[in-house]
Amino acid sequence: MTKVYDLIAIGGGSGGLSAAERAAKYGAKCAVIEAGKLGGTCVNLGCVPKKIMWYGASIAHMLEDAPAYGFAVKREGFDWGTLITERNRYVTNINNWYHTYLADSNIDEITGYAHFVDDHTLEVDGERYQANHIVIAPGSYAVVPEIEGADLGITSDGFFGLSEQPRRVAVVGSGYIAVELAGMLNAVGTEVTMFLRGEHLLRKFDPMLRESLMDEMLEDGVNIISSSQIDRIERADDGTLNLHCRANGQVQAGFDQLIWAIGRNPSSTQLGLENTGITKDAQGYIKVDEFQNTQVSGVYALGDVTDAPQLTPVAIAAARRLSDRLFGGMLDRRLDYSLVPSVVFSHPPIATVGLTEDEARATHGEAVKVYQTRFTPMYHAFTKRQSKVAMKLVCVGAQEKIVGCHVIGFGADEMLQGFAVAIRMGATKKDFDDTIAIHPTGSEELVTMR
Ligand SMILES: Cc1cc2nc3c(=O)[nH]c(=O)nc-3n(C[C@H](O)[C@H](O)[C@H](O)COP(=O)(O)OP(=O)(O)OC[C@H]3O[C@@H](n4cnc5c(N)ncnc54)[C@H](O)[C@@H]3O)c2cc1C
Ligand SMILES: NC(=O)c1ccc[n+]([C@@H]2O[C@H](COP(=O)([O-])OP(=O)(O)OC[C@H]3O[C@@H](n4cnc5c(N)ncnc54)[C@H](O)[C@@H]3O)[C@@H](O)[C@H]2O)c1
Repeated sequence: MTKVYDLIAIGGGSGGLSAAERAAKYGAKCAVIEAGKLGGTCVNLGCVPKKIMWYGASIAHMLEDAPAYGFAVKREGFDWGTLITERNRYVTNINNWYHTYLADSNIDEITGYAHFVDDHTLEVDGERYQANHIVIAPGSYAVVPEIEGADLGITSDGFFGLSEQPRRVAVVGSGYIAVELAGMLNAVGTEVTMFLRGEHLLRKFDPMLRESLMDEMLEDGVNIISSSQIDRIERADDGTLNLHCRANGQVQAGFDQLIWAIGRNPSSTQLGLENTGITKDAQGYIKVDEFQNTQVSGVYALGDVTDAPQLTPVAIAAARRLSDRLFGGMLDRRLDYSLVPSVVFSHPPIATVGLTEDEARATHGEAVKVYQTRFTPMYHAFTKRQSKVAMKLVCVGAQEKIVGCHVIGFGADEMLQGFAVAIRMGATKKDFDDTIAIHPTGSEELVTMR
């Protein structure tokens, strides 16, 4: 017999859970279908375990800095196993909490892989389910290139499964995941070589951020090989990996792990969409309008499976707004995808919102004015390890409306959230100038830039 709900979410990750939670608060009868672990990528194989490891790496850096502050400590004896055990325990606690939370919220948890048998019917392990509203939120998966030996490498999923610290790692890619994992591993003593297809790290970011991060990572001891296209991987007799690069015919040898960090594809191929009127674009992202509606009435998609920024708060915000619209009577409620702030948990961290300088100049030409600064934060005034802070405000027009804010360096990760609120509200450079600085902090530079 087909079980019928008000709302079913496909995927118990950031988006699916949020859609069901919010709908249930309005009294809707909801179910979440999850094939793996509740919490999805963010909780199990993304933001959460990554941030724990970023904290661990930050402590490694602080231990290096501590002698300058009078502490008789040395950086020695890092135990990968301790960090991994504590991290996994933390993640498991979140998983357990979700099971309880769903039960307490009267949301049914259906375990298994969902696929559509028609526009409004789902099947999971032979059982059929229908709902007035179906939210597709199955997320994305890491891309592995189609080259010989690619499966000798791992993705970020495999990285989180490493029970032993790798000695020598190749990281292929130059985006969020590549710089985050490379920085983390390097900080705890693994020898890291990054292989970039192009010239730059974080290709789409403001040039100031790209260049500063490159300088900082090189200074920290990360090897970076740019313009290198790897076209074959092989395992050597001693068990290590050899990477063959097409461009220069060189072989980079002796890696005990290779991590692919070259982007993520939408999980849209196994959903049975061919049995429905739902359509995808050329990259496989499910097509939605500004209200998350697919082409089929009563079926919606959000999060990584759509062509939206692949960020947890974006999936959550789209999901909550959708349920507000469907069950809370807020008929015009939808997510505005402009000015999405984000942080790259590199070492040092990067925080960014709005247009890069290049994007602003392409759109607004001569009307763009840029303020920037670069300085040594007080924390590093007398430490042996040096790391700079760089900041840029991109302003437009006579009012100098701030359309972009970019920060790299100590504390950037916790600095931008409040500024993102101001920028979203239309803040101008004068508004920043009129705000009294908080002293002594790094963020005060954002309101005192000349
Ligand atoms: C290494 C890494 C680090 C990241 N760090 C950050 C960060 O610091 N900050 C940030 O904002 N974002 C980060 N992200 C991105 C963030 O995790 C994603 O944008 C977010 O999880 C997307 O949410 P979602 O609901 O679309 O998908 P997911 O959270 O991936 O959830 C989808 C769920 O659906 C399940 N599923 C898939 N298909 C089916 C099916 N047919 N039936 C049933 N279940 C199904 C999957 O098992 C999964 O649990 C990171 C991602 C990675 C990989
Ligand atoms: N801190 C955060 O918020 C955070 C952290 C991790 C991931 N994420 C999200 O997850 C998404 C996926 O992360 P990602 O780092 O895998 O993707 P990404 O899109 O950020 O970067 C992928 C990079 O790999 C490069 N690339 C593509 N194919 C390549 C190839 N064959 N060889 C070498 N390089 C190649 C691309 O030029 C690109 O720079 C991110 O876009 C981001 O939205 C967010």
